Amino acid sequence: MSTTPLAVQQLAKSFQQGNKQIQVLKGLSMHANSGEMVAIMGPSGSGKSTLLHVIAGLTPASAGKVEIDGDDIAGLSDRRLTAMRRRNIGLIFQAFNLIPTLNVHDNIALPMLADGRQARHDDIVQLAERLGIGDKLGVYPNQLSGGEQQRVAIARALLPHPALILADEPTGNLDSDNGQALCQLLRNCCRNDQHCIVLVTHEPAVAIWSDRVLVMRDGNFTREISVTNEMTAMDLARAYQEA
Ligand SMILES: Nc1ncnc2c1ncn2[C@@H]1O[C@H](COP(=O)(O)OP(=O)(O)OP(=O)(O)O)[C@@H](O)[C@H]1O
Repeated sequence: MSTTPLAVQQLAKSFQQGNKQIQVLKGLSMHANSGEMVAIMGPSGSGKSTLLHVIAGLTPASAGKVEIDGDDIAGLSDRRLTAMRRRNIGLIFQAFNLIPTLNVHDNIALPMLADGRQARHDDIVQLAERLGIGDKLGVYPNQLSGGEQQRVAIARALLPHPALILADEPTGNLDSDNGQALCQLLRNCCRNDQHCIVLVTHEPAVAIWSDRVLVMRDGNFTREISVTNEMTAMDLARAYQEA
């Protein structure tokens, strides 16, 4: 049965810039179901990363509501919010935030250990192999390329099997072949393990792997595009341009 790990209602977010208040998110609503991959596309500065940060509880909303697995995150104390994030959300963000003094294996295991859970060595090896970093488990982040660091961050997010995965430009440091392989992996995670994935991307070749695309302009969603099996990345790029 499909559930709704993410529901966002009338979400607004403003920032103070000098003596000016700028409204970045302007009352938007969305939801995402388990087993579903939703892409968010929009011009630079339209508020995509801000939306992911508010959903993850890394910055508070100015108005509106974010529900993760039915819980309104505004009602959680900092401690419960951190615990909820560790348990329910996998973050794949542009800053990888790997711990330089831990090797790749231990970086991948860290969120589970921090949540008081066991991280099984075999699961880590299997996931690292699927991501093409199986031979890197013993090395340290500063010995890795940007693309390899990104894959470590992705393994770290996937290992605990969170209900919701938030990904900001997850293929940003990968070449096109590795980017497509990662999209396939994320999509398989959705389908096989019923993860719900919300990803931000500029690339139609990435968004085409999703079930639907929400087009964001100036702090709100202006259109939803359903991705069909027949659709190509070029079709999607055209639909996006017309949105
Ligand atoms: N902490 C902050 N303080 C002030 N303004 C901010 C802050 N974070 C984001 N903004 C502003 O919010 C707007 C939206 O930024 P955001 O990073 O969400 O856009 P984006 O759509 O993800 O852009 P890009 O595609 O370039 O990553 C920008 O004008 C940015 O300057």
